[in-house]
Amino acid sequence: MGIDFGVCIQNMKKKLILNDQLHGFDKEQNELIQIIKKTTDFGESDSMIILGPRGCGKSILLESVIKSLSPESHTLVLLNGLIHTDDNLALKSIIQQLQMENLDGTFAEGSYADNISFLLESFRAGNKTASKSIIMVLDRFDMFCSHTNQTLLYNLFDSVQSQQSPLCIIGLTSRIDVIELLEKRVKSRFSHNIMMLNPPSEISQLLERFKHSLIINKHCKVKADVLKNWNNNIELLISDVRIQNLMKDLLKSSNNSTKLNLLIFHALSNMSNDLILTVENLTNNYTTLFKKDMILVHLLGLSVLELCLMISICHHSEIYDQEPFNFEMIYDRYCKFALRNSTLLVTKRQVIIKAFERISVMQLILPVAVIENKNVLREYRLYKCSINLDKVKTASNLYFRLPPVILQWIDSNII
Ligand SMILES: Nc1ncnc2c1ncn2[C@@H]1O[C@H](COP(=O)(O)OP(=O)(O)OP(=O)(O)O)[C@@H](O)[C@H]1O
Repeated sequence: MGIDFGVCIQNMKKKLILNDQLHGFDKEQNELIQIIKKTTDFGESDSMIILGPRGCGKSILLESVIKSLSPESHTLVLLNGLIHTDDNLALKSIIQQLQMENLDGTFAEGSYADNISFLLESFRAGNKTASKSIIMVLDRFDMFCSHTNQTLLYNLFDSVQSQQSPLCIIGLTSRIDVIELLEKRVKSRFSHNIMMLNPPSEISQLLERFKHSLIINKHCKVKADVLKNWNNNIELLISDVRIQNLMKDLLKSSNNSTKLNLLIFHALSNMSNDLILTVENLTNNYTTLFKKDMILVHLLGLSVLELCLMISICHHSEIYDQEPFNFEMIYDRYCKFALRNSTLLVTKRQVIIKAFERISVMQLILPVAVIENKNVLREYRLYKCSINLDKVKTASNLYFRLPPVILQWIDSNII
């Protein structure tokens, strides 16, 4: 029975990783099923846009609906604005996913005009009853709107409107102004079915999601008393004020669903041998996962050369009372140190310029007077340091195998 309980925990973790567990959105799920079934069962073409902030569950909702359909009832075509960056790429992918290139070997290789007329001809040749339905998902729908003349969108929506082969187009986007992005002729062909998805906005909703992910149901082959203890413990956790505060904190972050899943996954992975989920476990994991000192994380991600430049910058700022500096000043300070220590290679100037620029991109140093800086050679642009020497010292002490001369240099009398 102990093994069964372990398997149960593993299954919980698997569901969290595979995004296999839609919670809530019952109304939206039903609405989406109705629209898709109109195409798969009755051959009626339609289009819809699912709109919601990043990570609110648009994909998981659509996946749950598609999973509930019988695979024979439709052909799925998946497009993503990040991958299919122009109409030509998108069209080739549609033809390949519909396995139409086999009809004429040259088509997927042919010009855009050939391909689109071939695709539209195929749609026209179909009919409501005999043709297999196509569900076409356009993830990052807003990116398709930036394609030249929106030709593909126009042709797809036109096919939907003229009810040729059964085709259901579902767009997923987080752009609230997506309709405004459509050209007039495309907009007029779109069905204006828009589904808004809202992520949890109240603590109770997040706690409900937490419970849903962790409660073990009765079908699980676990001893009755083990199951009862586990579920009672989850109820206790939910009523604990520390967990409620933690959820309050999670709610403030932009993508609370992904973070909640990650937190539960780590808490389950770090359970002690007695397999009990505790408040301490959850709060500790929460702190390590989401309460990191990001400046420290950035500093630990620097190369040794970049860290040395940061030390030079902090030394300079301490000596000159936070006065602005340029690359030449820091380069000079770094070279003096590097030449004193034969263990450190004096690197090429260009490499050091690149390292300095990376530090600037990471905003560990900030430009002063951006407008004036534009007309100045990059070596002479002025910057100010956004962190202090103590932070760099902490990072250096944690840095993996930092040469001791560098550690001594940080603490050496600044000259
Ligand atoms: N209602 C929900 N039930 C269960 N998990 C959810 C829910 N909503 C979001 N999630 C989780 O949040 C994460 C992001 O979900 P999903 O990929 O569906 O969001 P999305 O809106 O499609 O994001 P994007 O805009 O970045 O494409 C996934 O790990 C998913 O499991």
